Order: sequence, then C-alpha cells, then structure tokens
Amino acid sequence: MKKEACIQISDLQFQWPDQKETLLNIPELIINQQEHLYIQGDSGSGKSTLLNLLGGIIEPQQGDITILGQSLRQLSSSQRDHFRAAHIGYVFQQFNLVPYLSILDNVTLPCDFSSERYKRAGASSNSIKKEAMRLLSHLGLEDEALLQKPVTQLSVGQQQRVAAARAFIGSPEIIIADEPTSSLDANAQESFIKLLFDEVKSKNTTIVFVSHDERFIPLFEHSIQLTSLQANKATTLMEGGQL
Ligand SMILES: Nc1ncnc2c1ncn2[C@@H]1O[C@H](COP(=O)(O)OP(=O)(O)OP(=O)(O)O)[C@@H](O)[C@H]1O
Repeated sequence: MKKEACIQISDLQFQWPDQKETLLNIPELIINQQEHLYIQGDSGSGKSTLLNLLGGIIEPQQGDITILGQSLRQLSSSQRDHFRAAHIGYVFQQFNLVPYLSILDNVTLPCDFSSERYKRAGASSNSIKKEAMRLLSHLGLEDEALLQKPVTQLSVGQQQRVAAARAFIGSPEIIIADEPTSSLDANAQESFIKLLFDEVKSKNTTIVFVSHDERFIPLFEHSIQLTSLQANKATTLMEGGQL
C-alpha cells in the first residue's frame, strides 16, 4: 500500500533579509508517514531555520512546504499557528519546561493550545491526565514522589523525559526534536532515542531530528546535511545514504 506523504518540500529557497546568499535551497524532499528525517550541519548552516519553515513559523521566498497534505502557503499566520499546535510536538535542546507548572501540567500544556490534541489525548487514556501519566511512565518517570517535585528540581535526563512526554501528548503526527540529546551522556542518549522510537512505533508518527551525533543516522530513512554559508559554499542537500 502506498504511504501518504507527511512532509513534502518542493523547490524551496530561503534567505534571511540581511544575508547576501540563499541559506537553504532544497529542490525536493518527501518524507512519508512513519518515516523519519535526520538533519545535520555545522553551526549556522540553517538547521533551526529549516525547522522553523517546517513548522510554518517563517515562510520561504520561493517554493512550497506541504505538511499532511496541507500547503503551508495557503494558511494565514494564525491558521499556521493552529495547524502547528495540532500536528507538531516539539522537544527542544533546552527542554523549555515552564518552571511554575507541575510536571503533569507541563506535559498536558499542548492540550491547552489545541482542541485536537486535547481530544486525542483524552481518547487514548480516558483523560488527558491519565495519558500524561502513561507517557511519563513509558518514558521511565513513574515514581509518585518524583512527580510531585517542581520541574526545576529534576535532573537533566528527567527534564528531557518530561519534555518528550509533552511533545507526544495528543499524538501529533510529527515530532520535531532539535538536538534533544546534547545535554546527556552517551548511555542516556541511546536510551532516550530508544524510548523515542518505541513510542512512535505504535503511532503514525514522523520524527524530524537535528543532531551532530552520527551514531543515530541508521535509525532514519532520510538524512540531510546542510552546509554553512560561512564555509563559503552553496547550501547543499544530500539525501538517503549519501552522507
Ligand atoms: N531571525 C534571524 N534573522 C536573521 N538571520 C538569522 C535569523 N536566524 C538565523 N539567522 C542566520 O541564519 C543562519 C542559520 O542560522 P540557524 O540558526 O538556522 O543555524 P543552525 O544550523 O541551527 O545553527 P546552530 O547549530 O548554531 O544552532 C545563521 O547565519 C544565522 O545568523
């Protein structure tokens, strides 16, 4: 059976206003549902810019990005915000947990911004709180005493698991993970990646993962390398095993 495209990029060019050259030039990229994309590149090569384009936070000067069959170009800025909240979960390098919210309230936060995520989380486990507990438990955080702690008192690895549970709640079709393992040691990185892939296996989820750690490339069907302008080269894109 033919898989549906989850992310489709065609003829994309992007340049920041103060830059002299095109930062990103991606003629074509198709990621089907349940396939995963690994993005690597030097500092300044445009990784975060590409993630922002995929999330519809910024718009390209040329070309089109279609997510789950919806061209982002056809949406207004507020429609793009709504679309992003409903369909994309984020895990950031610094986790971005809200310090004055409990662990559970941090995890359920995306459900406050998207009725779709709220409904899907409730449907998975009868209530969004139960779904948050299920995700935390699956990610190795089930100790009741631990869950009472303020997020500021969690270890880096624990904070990262809370951030991952928050990304997964309400089953968004895409998880964008921007260097999520960079603050962990090598063993913790591997176990985190395993948990991430375990959770997506049962769902129709695509992971877009930015990292410098090439150990993880074999887990991804697609990998691209962005080249930095500072290196005085044109931005290039290589896909699928050319790395
Ligand atoms: N809002 C912005 N306005 C203007 N230029 C920007 C903006 N954001 C990023 N840039 C520039 O675009 C280039 C790519 O930046 P970007 O943050 O996408 O790179 P990156 O690959 O994510 O880097 P890093 O690995 O250091 O996070 C850099 O030259 C940066 O200065």
